[in-house]
Amino acid sequence: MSAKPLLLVVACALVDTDRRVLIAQRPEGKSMAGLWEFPGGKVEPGETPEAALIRELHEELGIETKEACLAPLSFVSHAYENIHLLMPLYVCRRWQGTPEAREHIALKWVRPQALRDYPMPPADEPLIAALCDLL
Ligand SMILES: Nc1nc2c([nH]c(=O)n2[C@@H]2O[C@H](COP(=O)(O)OP(=O)(O)OP(=O)(O)O)[C@@H](O)[C@H]2O)c(=O)[nH]1
Repeated sequence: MSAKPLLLVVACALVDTDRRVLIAQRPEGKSMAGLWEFPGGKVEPGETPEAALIRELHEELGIETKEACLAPLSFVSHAYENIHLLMPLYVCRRWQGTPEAREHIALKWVRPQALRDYPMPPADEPLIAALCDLL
């Protein structure tokens, strides 16, 4: 049995009209710096996953979306060294504003088949396959 704390993180695949997905590069000073991830973050106490994701998309990218525009796609359950990550991935195709890197080094729109060219956190691997199937 693992005694690691469970960490609930919500993540989002923003999908544009060309079926490309937005990934964001983690900054220096954070764990897994330099890796590319799906925008998102930890669900705070008292928050729903959807509210957390809407908040994170605003904080990280400066865009606005709403719950009706968030479709659950898949989730990962991944053992890191100190925590066990449970991370649902939502797909969002409708938002307002243009994503800008407010908390990341860079943003990139990538075709799902090309996601494997970008180093991502180990937990994310199964999500790439789910996005390739969807898109
Ligand atoms: N947003 C996001 N987080 C991910 C992904 N994959 C993955 O393992 N994570 C992990 O989920 C956690 C997200 O936390 P966060 O973004 O709110 O917090 P953070 O980077 O400031 O936290 P940290 O530096 O303490 O790890 C991190 O530990 C991050 O490494 C992903 O694709 N998107």
